[in-house]
Parts: sequence; C-alpha cells; structure tokens
Amino acid sequence: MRSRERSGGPSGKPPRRRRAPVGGFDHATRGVLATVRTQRNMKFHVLAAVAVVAAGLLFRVSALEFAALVLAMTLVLAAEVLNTAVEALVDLVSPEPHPLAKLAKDCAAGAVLVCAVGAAVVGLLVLGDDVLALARSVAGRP
Ligand SMILES: Nc1ncnc2c1ncn2[C@@H]1O[C@H](COP(=O)(O)OP(=O)(O)OP(=O)(O)O)[C@@H](O)[C@H]1O
Repeated sequence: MRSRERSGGPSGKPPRRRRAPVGGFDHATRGVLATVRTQRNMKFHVLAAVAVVAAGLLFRVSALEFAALVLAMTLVLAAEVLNTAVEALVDLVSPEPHPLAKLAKDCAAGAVLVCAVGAAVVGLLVLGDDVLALARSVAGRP
C-alpha cells in the first residue's frame, strides 16, 4: 500500500468512512428522541408545541403569525436538545463537582429559559386575545 493511501490523503488524516446519505439524519433523530425520552422538560415543551399548533389552527392565525409561533417553538426545542448535549458532555468530562461544570450547565439551562420566555411572549401576542375571548365565552361572560 502506498503511504498516501495508508495515511488517508494529503492531510495525513485517516480516511473517513463512507456514510449513507441519510446517516447523519438518523443520528440527529436519535438525539432528539433521546432528549424527549430522558428530559422531563422536553416532554413539556413538545406538549406545549402541539397545543400551540392546535390553537393556531383553531383560531386561524395568519401565515406570518403561525411562522412566529413555529419559530419560537423551534428555538425552545433546539435549545433543550443542546442543553441535553451540554449536560451529557459535562457529566462525561467532569463527573465531580467543578465551578466550570456548574457554569456550563447553568448557561445551557439559561439558554432554554431565555428561549422559553421569548416563546411565551410570542404566544401571548399572537394567541392571547383569542384565548381570552374563548375563555370568556366558555365562562358565559361577554
Ligand atoms: N459537575 C458539576 N459540577 C458543579 N455543579 C454541577 C455539576 N453538575 C451539575 N451541577 C449543578 O447542578 C445543576 C443541576 O444539574 P443536573 O445535571 O441535575 O441538570 P438538571 O438541571 O437537573 O437537568 P435536567 O433536570 O434538565 O436533566 C446544574 O445546573 C449545576 O448548577
């Protein structure tokens, strides 16, 4: 074998294994599912997302409003997946208590909080009036 073949190319890095085109998608889906399975907060976020989509359809919000809701929800879900990744990584490299491990976990959790507060504001702005009107009509008040 020639030395370039052994070393994997001009960069000297070992050759990468060929992957199926959807291989990365498969791993990514596993990451999302693992987050849903292991994180109680993620289950709550998913339920909230389903409720918000249902409310958006029920109240026939505009396409732009629907886009704002979906974007806000997506940010929360993505932040929770990243938070899970940070937690796993911190537990791997620093199983013992360490101030930097604490900072990393607190910041990752803080990112979820920031996204969740933003999503709640978007939800209130887009759906607040309709939800209030529905609650009033259910309560029998004008
Ligand atoms: N290795 C560590 N060193 C220092 N502080 C840590 C460490 N691990 C966790 N902590 C602190 O404990 C808090 C809770 O950590 P934990 O790993 O239980 O995550 P969590 O916030 O409970 O996540 P979740 O409930 O979403 O799984 C962290 O936010 C951090 O402040």
